[in-house]
Amino acid sequence: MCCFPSHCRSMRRTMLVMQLLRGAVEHAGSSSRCGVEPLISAVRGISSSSQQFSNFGRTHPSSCTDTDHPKVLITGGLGQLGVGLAKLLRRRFGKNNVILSDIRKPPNHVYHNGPFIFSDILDYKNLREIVVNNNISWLVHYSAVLSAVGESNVTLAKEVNITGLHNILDIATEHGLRVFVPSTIGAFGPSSPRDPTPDLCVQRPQTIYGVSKVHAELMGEYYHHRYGLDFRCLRYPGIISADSQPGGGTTDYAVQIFHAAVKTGCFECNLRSDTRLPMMYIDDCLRATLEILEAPADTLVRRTYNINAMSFTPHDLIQEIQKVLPDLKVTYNVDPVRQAIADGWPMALEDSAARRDWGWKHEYDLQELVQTMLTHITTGNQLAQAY
Ligand SMILES: NC(=O)C1=CN([C@@H]2O[C@H](COP(=O)(O)OP(=O)(O)OC[C@H]3O[C@@H](n4cnc5c(N)ncnc54)[C@H](O)[C@@H]3O)[C@@H](O)[C@H]2O)C=CC1
Ligand SMILES: CC(=O)[C@H](N)C(=O)O
Repeated sequence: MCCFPSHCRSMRRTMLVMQLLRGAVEHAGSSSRCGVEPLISAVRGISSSSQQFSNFGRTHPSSCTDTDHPKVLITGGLGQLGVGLAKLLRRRFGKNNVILSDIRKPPNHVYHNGPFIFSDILDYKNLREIVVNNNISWLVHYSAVLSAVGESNVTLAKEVNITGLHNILDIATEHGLRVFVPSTIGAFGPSSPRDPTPDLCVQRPQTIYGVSKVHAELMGEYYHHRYGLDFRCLRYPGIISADSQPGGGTTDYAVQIFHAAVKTGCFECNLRSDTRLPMMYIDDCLRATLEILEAPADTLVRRTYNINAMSFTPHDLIQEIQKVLPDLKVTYNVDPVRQAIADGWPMALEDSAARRDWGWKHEYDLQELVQTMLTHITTGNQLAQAY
């Protein structure tokens, strides 16, 4: 239901678009992007079988060759983060050198924009076949069941987040891959220091998601020490993106509010107004991921790093959005499961080690985040593609 009087809405939208366009153009002129190469257009081939797919890069060569660049497999690639990461990595390494995979059917724009393959991380043999047949050298392991969904299906979360991770680590070790596994603010719990939370401290999370991510951090580090696995891990804050939807987490409200603000002018928030959590705009998150993947091994003093950008409460976020959309109306209907999770999570992550060791630096603060999100949602992806 809409809160704006209908006769005002279209005029408000037009004004908003113009205001945001102006801001976005200024922002584009003043801040640098990720320093990636222009997208290389390459002929695309698609196969539904990993065996047919195996010669993809050689059959349709782009200007990036396998010897120049890693061959990357992204698992769980159809979630909130995977498609954006594939786009970034394809600009850097060539379209055919980055394979997205998932157990779901991709939307057309994903299917037609680069290699996509079915891969269930619980199927060890199939995963190994994909790695071998496609000469994979880097594995980005995004498949997961997130915090809120995990609490409603612990069995699935254990399977995907723990058994699936074991498959990934074993295959990566067997084939000498570099492997990136994201961790999360959810890997901490109520007994961790919360503001800020250091890299090394008590980790006693109270969700299956958090427990499985601590397990992933420790297993990856163990395989690194024991077998020399090139394991790399970042603890992401809640990630905020305009053109991909969150997959059932505790921080989802901070994405949903933007869509509601633009579309209806009303939002029902499922966390208390004073719940402070660490958050990050997706571009910063994906750039950090590329940066740690590319960091020379001898710069990595540890294998699991916190990264931080901003922290805010629903109240702070609403105030910032209302600077652009003053008529936004927010009500609260607190979800006790999500609230209990959020109350045990960090308010900010201490990330000086990432900044020191491999030069991590965020670009988006709350003000830039709001401007950018409203611009993307209001204008679709037109501006983003023009950058
Ligand atoms: N989005 C966020 O705010 C944050 C994400 N992360 C981590 O980043 C990674 C990616 O996150 P999102 O894209 O947000 O997750 P998401 O929940 O949006 O997507 C996860 C994907 O995994 C796939 N998947 C589920 N079971 C699978 C299986 N058996 N085999 C293969 N794929 C399977 C799903 O189909 C889904 O597309 C996850 O590991 C998550 O824990 C960490 C902190 C914050
Ligand atoms: C912070 C996360 O890991 C995720 N967004 C969640 O809320 O579960």
